[in-house]
Amino acid sequence: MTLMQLEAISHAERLQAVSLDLQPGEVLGLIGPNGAGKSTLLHCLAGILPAQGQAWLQGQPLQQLSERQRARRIGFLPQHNQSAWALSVADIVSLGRLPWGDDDRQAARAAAAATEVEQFWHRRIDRLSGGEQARVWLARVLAGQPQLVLADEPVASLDLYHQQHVLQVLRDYAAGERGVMLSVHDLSLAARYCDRLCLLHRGRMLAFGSPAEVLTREHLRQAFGVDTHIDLHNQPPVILPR
Ligand SMILES: Nc1ncnc2c1ncn2[C@@H]1O[C@H](COP(=O)(O)OP(=O)(O)OP(=O)(O)O)[C@@H](O)[C@H]1O
Repeated sequence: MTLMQLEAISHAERLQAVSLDLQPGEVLGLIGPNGAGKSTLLHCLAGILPAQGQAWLQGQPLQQLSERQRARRIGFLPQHNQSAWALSVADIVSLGRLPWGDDDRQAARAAAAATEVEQFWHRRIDRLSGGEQARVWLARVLAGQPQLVLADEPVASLDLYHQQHVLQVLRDYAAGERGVMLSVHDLSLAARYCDRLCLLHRGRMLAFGSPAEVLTREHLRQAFGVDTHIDLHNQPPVILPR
């Protein structure tokens, strides 16, 4: 069964009639220039922004889910995270269990291990580097074991090793019945780690399909206004402005 189906999702002027599907086991990448609507779409699906249109999670209309059900089934990683209090990494990751009302230490520890933040378990979040903090916030989402992870630029602040590592963690997380929808600016990483891509431009979907279908010179010229060199047969794939 389709994990998530979107039909004509719109938000004011910022997002216009986006329709797509996400299959179980799939990592779907949202790409597009600054201001294209990637975060807006993720916020609509996470229930943070109101949206017109229809969205279904495993055939069930999203608006029929209670807040708790939604929080259990959809995990959202915002682009910017900040704790108002000086919480420890253990506290933050454990907060991921909030929708379940339990204190499943094993789930929290496993998420921390996957994102390689276990070593910081007793440290204060505000005393970690930006990239370390970003991985802690991802661990918090994974600790909730949602069916669908929505991640807004999960690798934006990460070093070369952790970009690859976190995308592989999300790939592994999606395996089976789960799915991941993430926004990403690095098109080579998008081509390498995403099964399908949705290219947004000025709030509209310009292309949707496999990396080979979406990452064409014409699409990228239209969206980004630059000419690109594309080699998707190379391992890893190469997409560079000319
Ligand atoms: N709070 C807001 N109120 C009004 N307009 C907003 C708000 N936040 C973003 N926008 C506008 O909505 C449009 C889409 O923004 P969005 O953040 O979804 O883009 P994005 O694709 O995620 O961009 P980026 O790659 O820069 O993160 C932009 O034109 C932006 O200026």
